[in-house]
Amino acid sequence: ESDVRDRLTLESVRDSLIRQEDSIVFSLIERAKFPLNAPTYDPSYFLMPGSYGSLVELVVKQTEAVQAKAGRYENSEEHPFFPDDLPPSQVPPHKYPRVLNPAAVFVNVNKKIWDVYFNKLLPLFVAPGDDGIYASTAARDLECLQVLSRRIHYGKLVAEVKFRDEWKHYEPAIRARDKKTLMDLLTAPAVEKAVKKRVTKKASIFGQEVKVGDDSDENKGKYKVDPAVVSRFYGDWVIPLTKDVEVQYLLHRLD
Ligand SMILES: O=C(O)C(=O)C[C@]1(C(=O)O)C=C[C@@H](O)C=C1
Repeated sequence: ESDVRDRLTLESVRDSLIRQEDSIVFSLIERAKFPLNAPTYDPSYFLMPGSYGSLVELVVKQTEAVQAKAGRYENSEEHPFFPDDLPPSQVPPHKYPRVLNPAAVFVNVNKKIWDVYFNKLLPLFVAPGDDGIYASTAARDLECLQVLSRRIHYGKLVAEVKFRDEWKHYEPAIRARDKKTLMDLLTAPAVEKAVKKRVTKKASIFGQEVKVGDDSDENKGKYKVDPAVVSRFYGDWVIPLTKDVEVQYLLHRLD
């Protein structure tokens, strides 16, 4: 345990955030293989008995139920979108290192992530249209949601490291419930700028058509997911939500 605590540095958590960018960009590219496929999100398309709502809700709820049984949510880095009525883990407990304050489990912004992903992001990066392949579409959505949720809730770890490094500054603000000061303390504008630049670059590199034996420039500038959309999504949602998580976590840090 002490080992993990010691290895936790601002550099190591930032490295993890950088690595997670790859997963996020790739998941968006995978989802963008399919058009919007609106029936996936339409409860009236999916008319099975039971109260699942849309097809995507069925896929997410049932997958989370299976993964809960397999122990996924015993790990404090994982957050379910539908935490109510999840079955208990059925595997022997794994001794995850206790790094976060236990009050952290109650910080969960997945409702917001769900809303932003489906209502703000999706229409911007997938083509309009309907190819009928809804089950695969929902599976790709789940993948996107899970990697985004993981990244955004990683804010808890980021905040924990920052608190340990600078508790003298954070403690008074936490006791005063001063969200504005906490937000100012944890904000690093140069880092945010670098994150946005890097995801733009990743989206253009990962999303290029790679051809062998064709030197034409025909595909230049054609990307599977618009790099500008990814960058804006990070700037407008991913980073702000991560910061929300950081503030919420810090407010509970002394509980
Ligand atoms: O790297 C940090 O220090 C973070 O807190 C993460 C993050 C981000 O979401 O990428 C959020 C806030 C900071 O202003 C910079 C970057």
